Amino acid sequence: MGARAFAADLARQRVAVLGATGSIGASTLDVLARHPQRFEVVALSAARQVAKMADLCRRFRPRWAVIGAGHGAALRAELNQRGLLDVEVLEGQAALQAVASAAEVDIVMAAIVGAAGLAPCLAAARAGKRLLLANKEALVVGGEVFLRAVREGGATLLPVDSEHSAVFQALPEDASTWSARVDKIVLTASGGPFRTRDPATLADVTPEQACAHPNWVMGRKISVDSATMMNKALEVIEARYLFGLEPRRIEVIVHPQSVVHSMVQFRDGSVVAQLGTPDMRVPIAYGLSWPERIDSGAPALDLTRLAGLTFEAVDPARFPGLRLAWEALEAAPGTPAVLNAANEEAVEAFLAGRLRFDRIVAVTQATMEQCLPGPVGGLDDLLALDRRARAVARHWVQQWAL
Ligand SMILES: NC(=O)C1=CN([C@@H]2O[C@H](COP(=O)(O)OP(=O)(O)OC[C@H]3O[C@@H](n4cnc5c(N)ncnc54)[C@H](OP(=O)(O)O)[C@@H]3O)[C@@H](O)[C@H]2O)C=CC1
Ligand SMILES: CC(=O)[C@@H](O)[C@H](O)COP(=O)(O)O
Ligand SMILES: [Mn+2]
Repeated sequence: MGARAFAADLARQRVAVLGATGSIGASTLDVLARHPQRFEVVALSAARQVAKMADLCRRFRPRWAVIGAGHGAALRAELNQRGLLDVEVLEGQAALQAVASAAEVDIVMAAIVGAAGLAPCLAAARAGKRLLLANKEALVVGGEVFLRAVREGGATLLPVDSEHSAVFQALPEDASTWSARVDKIVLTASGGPFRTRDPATLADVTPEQACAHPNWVMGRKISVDSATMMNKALEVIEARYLFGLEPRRIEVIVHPQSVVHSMVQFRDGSVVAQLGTPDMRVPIAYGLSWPERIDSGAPALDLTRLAGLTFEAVDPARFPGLRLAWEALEAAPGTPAVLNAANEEAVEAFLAGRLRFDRIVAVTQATMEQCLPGPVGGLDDLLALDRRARAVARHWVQQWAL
């Protein structure tokens, strides 16, 4: 190894945490704080939580703090009050993309929720960053456009979603062998808070009930997705793009304990699974350190203390949204973006008390039937399709408004 390469090896990796004020953001910063010799936080982003962002700036002293459009002045005032004059405040989408692709950034944690994270992901991918993907919606919407940006930019795309990190850990190192060696990928689904609830009563569930996930503490949008199992539909599409296997070779089974995070079944019948306590710091630490392993802070798994590990088939009547994943993948390119946009609109309406829980999937399905994508050449086409699908979804939300 030459002296220069050795010096670079010793240098700290510079990390931008997009979505720093959220659940994944908090877990990421917890892992980073355990390894100050290895990582340096150079940028943080949030949409509107100004006070929380200022607290994070005081703790991590990033060079840049990016906040949603219209909140820059408030953040500057908070930082001034705390005497944090060395943090540069930037505002809006263009700033997110600038930070995600900045030369001073080595690793981008994509932890913004929803399609809003797509443009910064593409910027990071085109700039050749190590891109840690929690923001599954970005890949669902971006699809081949996203993968092309990764290829052309020479980026390293690593999964953070627990199931996809599990699959990645179970797969052989050489990606060119995956298709020949793997029979199928089996994603585990907890079944969410309504796994055993009488489906006839799902019309009445409240946002608080839907967000009470049995095993994971997460943001409200993904919590609702878990309750409808649209989270797993998004994850099937995410797996298709990350691992390149045909959709029919991706399966979902219910595993209520969320200890087996997912598995790979090989041609010879072997099944390799990844297990761990349900703690997102594990896949985050793996993405940060891959191919090495570092302390994540998560408690070790003690199998002797588990009451048992159980598995069930998915009941399609209880979770009608799951099959939409395969339908979207088999339909015209761009259909996953329509699925995602409709789901985002429906979840937002449900959380705002404007839509019944059991209409979320209905809105998504109706939108997919009505909103047919045109050609998808790049980001502008995807954003236009996303807008069009949201308009159709809002129409259905209105039809079924409470
Ligand atoms: N939480 C988890 O355990 C897991 C999450 N994921 C995925 O990771 C992503 C983040 O999830 P989670 O951390 O739970 O979500 P949270 O809602 O907790 O956090 C979302 C973050 O994104 C920011 N944000 C929200 N909207 C925008 C926007 N329009 N533009 C820019 N920033 C925005 C929020 O800022 P502000 O706080 O200011 O609103 C916040 O920092 C999602 O895609 C989710 O599916 C995947 C696996 C597990
Ligand atoms: C932690 C994580 O990766 C989430 O996506 C989680 O898996 C949600 O649980 P469900 O299995 O209920 O969707
Ligand atoms: Mn997941």
